[in-house]
Amino acid sequence: MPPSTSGDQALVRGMLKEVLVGREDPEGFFAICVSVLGHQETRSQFLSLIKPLSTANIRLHSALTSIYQGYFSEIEDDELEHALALSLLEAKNQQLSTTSRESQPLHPGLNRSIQHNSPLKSQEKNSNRLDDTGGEKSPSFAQTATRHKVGSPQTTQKTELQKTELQKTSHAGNYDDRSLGTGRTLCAPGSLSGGGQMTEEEDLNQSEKPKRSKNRRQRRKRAGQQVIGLPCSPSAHAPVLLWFRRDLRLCDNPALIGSLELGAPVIPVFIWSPDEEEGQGVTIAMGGACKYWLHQALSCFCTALEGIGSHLTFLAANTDGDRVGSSLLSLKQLVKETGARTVLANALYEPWLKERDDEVVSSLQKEGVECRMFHSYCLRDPYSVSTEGVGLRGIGSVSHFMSCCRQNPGSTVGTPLEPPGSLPTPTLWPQGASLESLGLARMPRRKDGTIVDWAANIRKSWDFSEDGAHARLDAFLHDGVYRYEKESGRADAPNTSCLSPYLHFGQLSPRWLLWDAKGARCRPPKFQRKLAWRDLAYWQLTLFPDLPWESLRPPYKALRWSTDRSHLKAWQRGKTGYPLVDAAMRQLWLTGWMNNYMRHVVASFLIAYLHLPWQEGYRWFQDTLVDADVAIDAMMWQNGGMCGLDHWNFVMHPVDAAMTCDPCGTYVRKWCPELADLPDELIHKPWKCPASMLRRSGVAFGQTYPERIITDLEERRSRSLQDVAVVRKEFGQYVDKRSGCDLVPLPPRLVSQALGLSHRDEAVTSNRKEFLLPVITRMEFKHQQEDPDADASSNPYNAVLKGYVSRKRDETIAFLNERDFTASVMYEGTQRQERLERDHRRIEGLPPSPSPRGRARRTPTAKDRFSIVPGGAVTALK
Ligand SMILES: Cc1cc2nc3c(=O)[nH]c(=O)nc-3n(C[C@H](O)[C@H](O)[C@H](O)COP(=O)(O)OP(=O)(O)OC[C@H]3O[C@@H](n4cnc5c(N)ncnc54)[C@H](O)[C@@H]3O)c2cc1C
Repeated sequence: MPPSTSGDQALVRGMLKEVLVGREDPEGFFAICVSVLGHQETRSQFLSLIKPLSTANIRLHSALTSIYQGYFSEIEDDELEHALALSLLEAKNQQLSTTSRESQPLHPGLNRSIQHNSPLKSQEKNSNRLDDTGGEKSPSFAQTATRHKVGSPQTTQKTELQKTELQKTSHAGNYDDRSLGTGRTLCAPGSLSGGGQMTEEEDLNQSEKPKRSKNRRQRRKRAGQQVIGLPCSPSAHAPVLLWFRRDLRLCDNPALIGSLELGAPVIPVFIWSPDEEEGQGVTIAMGGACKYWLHQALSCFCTALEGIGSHLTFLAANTDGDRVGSSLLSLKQLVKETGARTVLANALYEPWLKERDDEVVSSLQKEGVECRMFHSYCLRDPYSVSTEGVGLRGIGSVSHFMSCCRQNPGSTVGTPLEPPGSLPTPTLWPQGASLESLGLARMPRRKDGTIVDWAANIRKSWDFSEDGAHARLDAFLHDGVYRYEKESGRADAPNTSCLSPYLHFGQLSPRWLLWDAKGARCRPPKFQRKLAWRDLAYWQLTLFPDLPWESLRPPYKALRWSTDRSHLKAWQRGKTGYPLVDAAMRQLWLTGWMNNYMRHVVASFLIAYLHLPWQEGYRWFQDTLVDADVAIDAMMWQNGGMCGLDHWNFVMHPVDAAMTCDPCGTYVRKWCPELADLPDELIHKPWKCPASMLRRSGVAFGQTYPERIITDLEERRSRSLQDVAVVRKEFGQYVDKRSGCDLVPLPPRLVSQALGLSHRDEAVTSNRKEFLLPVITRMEFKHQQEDPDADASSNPYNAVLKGYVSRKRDETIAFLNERDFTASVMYEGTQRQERLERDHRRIEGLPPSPSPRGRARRTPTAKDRFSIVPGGAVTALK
């Protein structure tokens, strides 16, 4: 074999980086060395090639040394055979390389790398007796590189299958059961694209999928445990600035993997720029709880980066004179300081952040710095969603959104990316600020100088790390997911995933969640659709940037709202006198979270019963939720506030809702401990308790527990309905005469799509007159229009939702109703008998009979809502 060239050695050094970042295993690397350098040169040069590792990564160094020693001592006599094996393997790979290369989907601008089975192992297995033509062959650079990409024959076969899969797959949707539940993608790890819906191969792959997702988790752990850091030669590459924002994770992070692909030192940075986060309107993008989470998450993420030999540089956005803090200025400063020529980040979709990012990209590019944004925050890039082929009917609903995604597939979701084992480090780190100096977790001080640690409970309730996210996901997929479909409304049991803050801060990618949910044995469609809801919210925000502060339905801007600050305060503090509402609001304050059902309960109470504007609820949530998300929060509050694209067709009753979410009062007891001693059947309405019971339970209204701030719920509901009827009448031009639906002015993008115009024509449509679209409208409102002053109770479409428990409880109710029926029949019979006897006596002139004994007893009715039913469960009777 001819002596190795400097090119070969450079290739091997390049491969060494692959081992360091975990994309190549030590055995594979060794095999490639033998293949590229040849047997002799490997024996003489290998140890000096891996020498830099003896200080940078001792563990990896000793692993490679022992592979080397094992190889040269054990198979000393078998040298020729090995050489033959390698050359044969290479020949095979050469044949396969063309097809394999075709089958690897490439992301623009990124080289992909496929993890391959260790050639050394396969060679040891397959090549013991090959041929006897002899001679050690030295593969060319290109051949070796091809082999490396293609991997072992087994891998190649899989890649062929992937190719077939990919050709068959549709790239649409991915949320619903048709595409998600059964679907799976078959892209090789490391690929940034590919995948999509389920194909006929599902059965073949079904058993494999959970295994793969487990593997990924294991690998994630392993990668986290490695401490690998190789300083890159500063002259070789200018560093890459990796700008982290809401993607604080190592797993499935396209920008992070993109930076590795460049083979340059990577400088991870985080720039805190609150003014930019906020945008132009009143978004409260980062409330107190969110900032606290961000602080903790950044701290954990910094540790995780240090675990792979890197470091996170913190910066407060630079200001230029009077201008607000600007990320662009900070980046320019960093570019100057570090000599970076590339900036990479994962895209954000709030319109004002996208605008900022667009400006960053174009400004940096003007200065010769390449700047790229990767997509990963949502499953679908909201700017790529189109209504073409679907139309606008039903817009605002998740079904309509999913139809749009299916009809206009766009790019694929692809498979999650493995976390890297290390990041190449620069020789010099930029001067950063301390995390504390960003002031994200600054606590107020009392006059005496002590700190008000309002986040103590939030700290106790959550693990803020990426590992914490994966632990929650695993726990959910092992347990809660089985109850999700029917019991996700329970407040007293952890039946939902509790992943929202991790998703919000990008500690878990939606793609990773989707993939693992698909791999789970139980895949409730309801859960999978939740990610579509999330994407829907971002789509709506891109269409209506005013979503967080301006009602989408024009008439509702004029709704009469209450200005009672004491009611708002009581609601915020969990002191309304309604235990279910109070429990939820206290949970929110103490832990920064409550489940979806409870969010509906407290939102209904604020809007339909307290008549306070939805924006107040939105702002409070933004300040107190750890998962506060401008897009989702605004969409949900608009819908709850009766003015969003979709109308909630229900109003939660602050007492009856307990039947669904807290039938035994466990949840209320936890968050309102002052009510803990009340019996189950009265804990949700303590005002119904006899005085003696209250005394025994230690409840004193106005002292231990607040009086109800409103008492006539029915009357308040009626007024809310009447107020809606008033504005709908007053602004009749926004009500469709034919269907009775509300009309919403369409944003230019939707008009263009509806008219089949291109994006470039948006300006034309925006200058034209307002286009109005009929949107989903509550039946209750349409009916109220006919008799605007009618009571809510007389409205046949009364939207107040009665609590619902479960089938078993339904059966109990049915049993009681039946008993009621029998009882009332008996009662009527007795009364008729008595009446007949009374008439007979009167006719006969006899004295009235003595009062009847043994009258049929009345069983509980709808009026006494809660009563004990057989089995000890609490229920309401109709
Ligand atoms: C008035 C109101 C305000 C809300 N504000 C927020 C908010 O600021 N941030 C937020 O993340 N969610 C918000 N939601 C939606 C939902 O309540 C939370 O996402 C959910 O409770 C989070 O818990 P989980 O992770 O256990 O959800 P799961 O039920 O396990 O769902 C998994 C994920 O799907 C997404 N998701 C679930 N429900 C919705 C939904 N209705 N819309 C959009 N995405 C959804 C979330 O990212 C969630 O983490 C709000 C709901 C209401 C009614």
